[in-house]
This record gives sequence, C-alpha cells and structure tokens, in this order.
Amino acid sequence: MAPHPGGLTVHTDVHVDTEVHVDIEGHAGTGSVVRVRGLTRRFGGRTVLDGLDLEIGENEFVALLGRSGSGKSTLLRALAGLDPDVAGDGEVDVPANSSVIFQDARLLPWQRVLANVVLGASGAAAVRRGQERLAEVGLAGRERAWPNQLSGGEQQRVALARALVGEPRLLLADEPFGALDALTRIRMHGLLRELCERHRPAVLLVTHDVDEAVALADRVLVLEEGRITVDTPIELPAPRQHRHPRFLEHRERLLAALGVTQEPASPGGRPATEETSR
Ligand SMILES: Nc1ncnc2c1ncn2[C@@H]1O[C@H](COP(=O)(O)OP(=O)(O)OP(=O)(O)O)[C@@H](O)[C@H]1O
Repeated sequence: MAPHPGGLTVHTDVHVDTEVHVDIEGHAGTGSVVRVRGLTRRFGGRTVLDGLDLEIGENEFVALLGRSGSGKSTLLRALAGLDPDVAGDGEVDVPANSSVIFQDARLLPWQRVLANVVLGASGAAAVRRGQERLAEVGLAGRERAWPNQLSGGEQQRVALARALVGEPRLLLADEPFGALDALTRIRMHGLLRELCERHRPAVLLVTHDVDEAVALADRVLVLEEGRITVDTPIELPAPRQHRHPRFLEHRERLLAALGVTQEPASPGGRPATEETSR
C-alpha cells in the first residue's frame, strides 16, 4: 500500500524525565504502520511500560493480550495520542489517519446515528460514506435513530462504522466487545474481520480474551512487565474453527504464557458452531 497521501508530521516532545518523540506521519519506505521504540510509561514510582518495542505492518491484524494491569490500555492510549505524559528515550510512530474504539461506544446522545458516524463532516459525499458504513455494519435504515434507541451491540456497530468512515490506516481497539454477550461478541468478530478485509486498516486489538485473539489476529502479542514477551503468528485455515486442533494449540500456548492453568476440555463446553468468518 502506498504511504498515506495526507501524511502529516507532528512532533510532540514531552519533557518529563527525559523525552519521547511522538511522530505522526506517512512512514514512506518503512513498511510499518506502527513503529514503537523504547516506550516507557511510569505512574508515580511504578514503571508500567518499560522500554517497549513494537512494530505493526500494513493491513496486519495484531491482538495484544496481557494480565489485568499489565499496561495494555496504557500502550493503546499512548499510540492513540491520548497520553501526554509518556516518558523515556522512546519513539512512537503512528499514522495521522488512525481511529480508536473502546469498550463503550461513546456515541453522542444528542446526535442521530448518521450524525454520530460522520461526526461534523457535511456534504453529500460524507453522508453517502456514512450511509455505506452503516449498511456494512448491518444498520441500513437506522440512520435517523437516536443512540438510546439502539442495543449495546448496535451502538458498538455504530462506533465501528464511525471508526472506519475515514478509511484509517490504523484502527486501535481497546476491548471493543468486552461488554457484549457471548453470542453478540462472536457475531461482532465476524463483522470486524469482514470490515478489516474490505477496508484494510492495520489493527491493534487489546483484549483479555485468548479465544478472541486467536480467532481474529494474524499475530498475537503478550505484554508482561512492561514489554512484549510473546510475539506469535497465527496461521489457521479460514473460517477459523474454535475446535480446530491448531486453534486449541495456540490457545493453550497463550494461556500458558499468561500463567493460566487450563482445565481439561469438557465435551459439553464450547459449541461446535463457533467460528469466525475469516
Ligand atoms: N492515570 C493513571 N494513574 C495511575 N496509575 C494508572 C493510570 N492509568 C493506569 N494506571 C496503572 O497502570 C497499570 C496498567 O493499567 P492498564 O489500564 O494499562 O492495564 P490493562 O492491562 O489495560 O488492564 P485491564 O486488562 O485490567 O484493563 C495499572 O496498574 C493501573 O493502575
């Protein structure tokens, strides 16, 4: 993919202990959408990110796992430019055209669904793009609804439509399906993959759900003690079946890396129909 034509360079040198460089630019020639070197984040005396390195390629779907409190959201916030206080002799390079989605949809309650998707943009082209994205997330015909007339899953679909309306090069997602019931979550997995295959952003998905990571990602990372300690490609035939032996192998290895001891597989456990359309 060609470098983003509207690439913009912003240097935010934050002098806390030392300095960190946050470059938001086109990355001509690097082949990476995200490039992080030596990122450190401290809260008081506690070091949460400790000289972390990370690279994400064009169109790559990366999932980030880690125990609770390991710093996943802290990393995502730093990449999203939402944390002015990152410190260290580090570099964070992310594209200017990035989007973020969170566990809660964060829609504006006083704006109708379509206005929430296009957020401030006006004109026929913006409206058409918004309508297209809404149709892609299965909400055609709901453009004039108010957010509180939608279910939690539908609101999250609107958030996804909004995140993709500007064709971002990078989509940052912080536990976007964490608040949804199991069935809705599986449907959203299929939808997210489909949309990512169509719009081709690079994705960093923060999740605590190992199955979600293995079902969706091209690569899974584990964050531990401030650094990426596991970086593993996931190669599985599509559609990904949760009961495929290689799915279970990845799952076991990642659970072990997270320090979770597995119970023996129960025959009546996960339904055989669970799959993700990728
Ligand atoms: N603004 C803040 N002030 C002080 N400490 C913070 C702040 N934000 C995060 N922390 C601390 O940094 C650590 C990492 O938090 P973070 O939310 O990044 O973890 P996480 O891996 O996303 O956790 P979870 O999976 O539970 O959401 C935690 O110990 C948290 O208490």
